[in-house]
Amino acid sequence: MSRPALEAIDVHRTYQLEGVSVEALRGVTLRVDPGEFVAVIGPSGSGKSTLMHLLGCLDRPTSGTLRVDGRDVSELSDAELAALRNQTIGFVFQAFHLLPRTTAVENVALPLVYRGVGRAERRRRAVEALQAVGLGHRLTHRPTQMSGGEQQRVAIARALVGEPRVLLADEPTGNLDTRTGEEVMGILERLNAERGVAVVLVTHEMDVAGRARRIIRIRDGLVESDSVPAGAARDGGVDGGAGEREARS
Ligand SMILES: Nc1ncnc2c1ncn2[C@@H]1O[C@H](COP(=O)(O)OP(=O)(O)OP(=O)(O)O)[C@@H](O)[C@H]1O
Repeated sequence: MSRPALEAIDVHRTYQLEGVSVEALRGVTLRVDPGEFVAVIGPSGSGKSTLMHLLGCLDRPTSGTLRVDGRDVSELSDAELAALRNQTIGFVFQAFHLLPRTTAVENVALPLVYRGVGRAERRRRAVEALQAVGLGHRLTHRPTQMSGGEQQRVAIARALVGEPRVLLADEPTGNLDTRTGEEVMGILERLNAERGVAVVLVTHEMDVAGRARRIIRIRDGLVESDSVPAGAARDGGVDGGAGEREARS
């Protein structure tokens, strides 16, 4: 069996706020295998964003074990964690987070600067990533000169340019109208199918979640259920990763 892309074992995350402890995650156990397509749902404040930050190495658990691409994050220095994040994870956010005065191709090339990739190679790979999301004709447009759907596609291209194993998306369709949101979901599905990149996305929209091959429901900082949505292909995941599962917490 291949190594999990992400693995959390009894992960807790407690925030300290003005002397008060907030237990955002209270013992989450889950694994995401290469090539899976997972939706994370749950009420506001249930811990979804906290979980995504941990899975994406933007934060560390208070306790429990978190392995990203097989590496236990507690054994890594901050610099090693940042390097693991840069090499393994691509992020897509609801608010796009693009540099406003920078062209599409420069926005997409940016993660490669931190990897020390040369200028010509950065551009070549950024153009390729933009073509992969259907934006080969918008290379020199700036975010202000693009529609919301186009901006989100630039953000997806930026997330992909480093060829991550996992794409983490926090409400990727939250700022888009229904049709544009469907187009963005179609791109994520195609990239998942063609490149095998695992996708984990947070959403409040049930029609978006219903397109995933696995739905993890978070409530009060715990995994409440972990299941295959009605109508999803059972053999869709790698290693049978999308099989029916019971909640494990
Ligand atoms: N930096 C922080 N300091 C203190 N408490 C925090 C912090 N970030 C989040 N929390 C608290 O942790 C809990 C989980 O928050 P989180 O943002 O993970 O929820 P969420 O499920 O993503 O919510 P939403 O759907 O509204 O975005 C909430 O009670 C929240 O108030």
